[in-house]
Amino acid sequence: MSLLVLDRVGRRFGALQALSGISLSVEPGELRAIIGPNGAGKTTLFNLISGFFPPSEGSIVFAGETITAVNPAALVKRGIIRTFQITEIFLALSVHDNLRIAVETAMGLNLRPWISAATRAAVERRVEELAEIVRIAPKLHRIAGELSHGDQRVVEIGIVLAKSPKLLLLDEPTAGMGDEETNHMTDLIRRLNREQGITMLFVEHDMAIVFGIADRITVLDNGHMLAEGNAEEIAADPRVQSAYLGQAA
Ligand SMILES: Nc1ncnc2c1ncn2[C@@H]1O[C@H](COP(=O)(O)OP(=O)(O)OP(=O)(O)O)[C@@H](O)[C@H]1O
Repeated sequence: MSLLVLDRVGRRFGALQALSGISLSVEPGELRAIIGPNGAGKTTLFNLISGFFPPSEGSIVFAGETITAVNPAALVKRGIIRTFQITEIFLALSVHDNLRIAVETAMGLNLRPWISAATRAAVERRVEELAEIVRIAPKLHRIAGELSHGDQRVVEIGIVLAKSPKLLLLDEPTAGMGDEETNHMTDLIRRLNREQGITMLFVEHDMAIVFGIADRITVLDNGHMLAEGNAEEIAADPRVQSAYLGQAA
């Protein structure tokens, strides 16, 4: 069974048809890139899948259940987790505290007046596990605001992992990064997909990353789905070349 199925999904903003007729399926374990020129509808697609607003037309099914009108908080509980173009972490807190708060929230502990020693130890183990997974452990006690932009985004990935995502939506995960940070993030995305088995959709403008790691690529153009396929198919598609790749070169 596909993890995510969009059936003829569309979204209007007043007179503007931002997306129309989008039908796509994402299989469990897939690493899918969403690409397209500015204004193609990529962010709108993420907003629909993560419940920020409902589609004007069509239906969205996640893990066999219709989620077309489900709100973002409820979707997070079901495992659809999203990161934004702007990093969302507590800059004044340490990396450890950022991860700890995320773990406590995910475990439903944040409203408890006290936490037992055993639970505290479980939280600590999970924090360390997350820090190892995203490879930020050596910087665990640094203040997040003093880290590089790339490391802050890595911490953010650790925070979203605390929520045990089944479907992770990453909006421009390497935006504003230098080569080394980009390589680290790209490697992290691939590892999370391959080793943790997390299904992912990511919006990315850097074609080297898209063609380097995506299992499949969905190309949007002007609110429509222009093409879908693996890297070879997309690179060879003349419609994609003229609508997008030619323009980007
Ligand atoms: N909340 C909104 N209200 C009105 N128009 C919107 C809204 N969100 C998006 N749009 C419009 O919908 C179209 C698609 O925008 P969207 O942000 O989804 O494109 P995008 O592919 O993510 O672009 P970019 O690569 O520049 O981020 C654009 O014309 C945009 O102006």
